[in-house]
Amino acid sequence: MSAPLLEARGISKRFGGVQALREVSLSIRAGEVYGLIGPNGAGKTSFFNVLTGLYSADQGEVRFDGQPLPLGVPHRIAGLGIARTFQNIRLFGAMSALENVMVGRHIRLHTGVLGAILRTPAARREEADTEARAHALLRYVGIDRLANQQATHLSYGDQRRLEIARALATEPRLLALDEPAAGMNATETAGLRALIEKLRGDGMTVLLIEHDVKLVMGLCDRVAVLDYGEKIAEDVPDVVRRDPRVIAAYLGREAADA
Ligand SMILES: Nc1ncnc2c1ncn2[C@@H]1O[C@H](COP(=O)(O)OP(=O)(O)OP(=O)(O)O)[C@@H](O)[C@H]1O
Repeated sequence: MSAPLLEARGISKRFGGVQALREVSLSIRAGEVYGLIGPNGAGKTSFFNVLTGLYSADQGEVRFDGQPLPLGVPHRIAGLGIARTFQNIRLFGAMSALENVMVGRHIRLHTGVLGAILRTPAARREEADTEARAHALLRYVGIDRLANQQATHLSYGDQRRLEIARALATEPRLLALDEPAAGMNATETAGLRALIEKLRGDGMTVLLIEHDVKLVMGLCDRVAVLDYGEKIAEDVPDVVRRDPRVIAAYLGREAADA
């Protein structure tokens, strides 16, 4: 069993009168695909937002590769190696697919703004390298043929792939996907599953929030279930889908038999 890459301990978060997270602890092992599911309003996105730095936590801590994460400071968390996609696709619509990925890459550049303005040889080399890497990432997610298309002109499924390519451009060690299959048709969902399996095959650790229970149960190594901000289960899919608390809170009998 591999060591945890990410360990959250006792994370609590309140919004006014709503306790969105109640002492949630979980650990994600290096190289696994970890699913986070639960009914609407269970706290999945809040937890995601804490992990990726958008929210600070009222209580608790998260360790990433043994180091405490600076919760509430998204750019530092990205720099430490956690990248995310959003429930509502957030691409730079007017830019090409290639440019969207190149923007993601900028977090890892060294020559800085001045080098770019002065067009120093080092900055030019870095830019050429960035472009080559962006093409490689587009190829990896299967949309390099669309590199020069404006992001908004891509199909929904391809926009999701582009978001993943942009997140990968930051060279993450943990890729957090917030409902990547939302709004996808069956073919697109099958393609997404194949892409996540390829990522796992290449050693990426993936955290997946998803409403498509079939996708989660078929794909994830382990699954945690949130309900009213509390973690009510965490195990391999076969155990989680038979857990009476999970069935009562979320899955219902139908999904338990899926
Ligand atoms: N920024 C916020 N301000 C106020 N309340 C919030 C905020 N974010 C989340 N909440 C509340 O916290 C609770 C948990 O919401 P959250 O979005 O984390 O759940 P979720 O499991 O992701 O739901 P969904 O599946 O619908 O996306 C909800 O009651 C929600 O209204």
